[in-house]
Amino acid sequence: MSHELPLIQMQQLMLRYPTGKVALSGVTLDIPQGQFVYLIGESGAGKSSLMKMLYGGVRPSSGQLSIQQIDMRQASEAKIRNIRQRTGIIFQDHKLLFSRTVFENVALPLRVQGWKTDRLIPRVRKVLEYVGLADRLWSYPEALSGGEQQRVAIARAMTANPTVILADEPTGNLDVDTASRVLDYLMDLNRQGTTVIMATHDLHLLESHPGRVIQLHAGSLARDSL
Ligand SMILES: Nc1ncnc2c1ncn2[C@@H]1O[C@H](COP(=O)(O)OP(=O)(O)OP(=O)(O)O)[C@@H](O)[C@H]1O
Repeated sequence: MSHELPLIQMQQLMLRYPTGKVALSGVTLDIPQGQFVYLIGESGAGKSSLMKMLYGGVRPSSGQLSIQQIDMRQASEAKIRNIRQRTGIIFQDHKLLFSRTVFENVALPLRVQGWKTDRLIPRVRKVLEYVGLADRLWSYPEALSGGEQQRVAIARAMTANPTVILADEPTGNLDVDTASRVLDYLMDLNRQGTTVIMATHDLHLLESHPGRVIQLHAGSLARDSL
């Protein structure tokens, strides 16, 4: 049994938006390094809000959230940036930059970390090879299918070797086979040691690709398969 502290710890976590809406309350759970976690729950249950907190997009209103031993309520902006650099993020609408090539999109997290172009090229090529798109290095995203764009988003999320990947509805707009392929990549990254947390409505994926299932309901923890 591992004696390492969990990667993510939540204690009575609460998030209230400035509008007064309480999106999450009383959430207590730990996520150890290396797990594959599904976040499920009805629309408005709080999945995206929790994801946002996990990359420092919003801070908890009360309770505790620590990520890699950093207290996300008190952390400086520099510490939050540091957490973000160790986090790969994939969204449903992939948020690729359509005015930039596939290469530039995937290189972005490394450029933020100050990598020079000559070092970047082999790394970007390698992650694009991994998702089967090495021949599209110089394409623009609009020339790719939805599934291919989502694979570029996976390549971008993994390029800086993140500790954790947060995927918010990454298969939302994809057909069943393409969604299953996206999951295969995420599961494979997980087998290599990356913690993956994925919010989804695609419950059939849970059967073909099993993982820990955390269900939120109206901002509270409703079920944890652990
Ligand atoms: N920026 C915001 N300001 C105020 N309220 C918000 C904000 N973002 C989300 N909410 C509210 O917080 C609650 C939780 O929303 P959230 O987006 O986390 O749910 P979700 O489970 O991800 O839903 P979906 O499956 O539809 O994406 C909802 O009632 C939503 O309207």
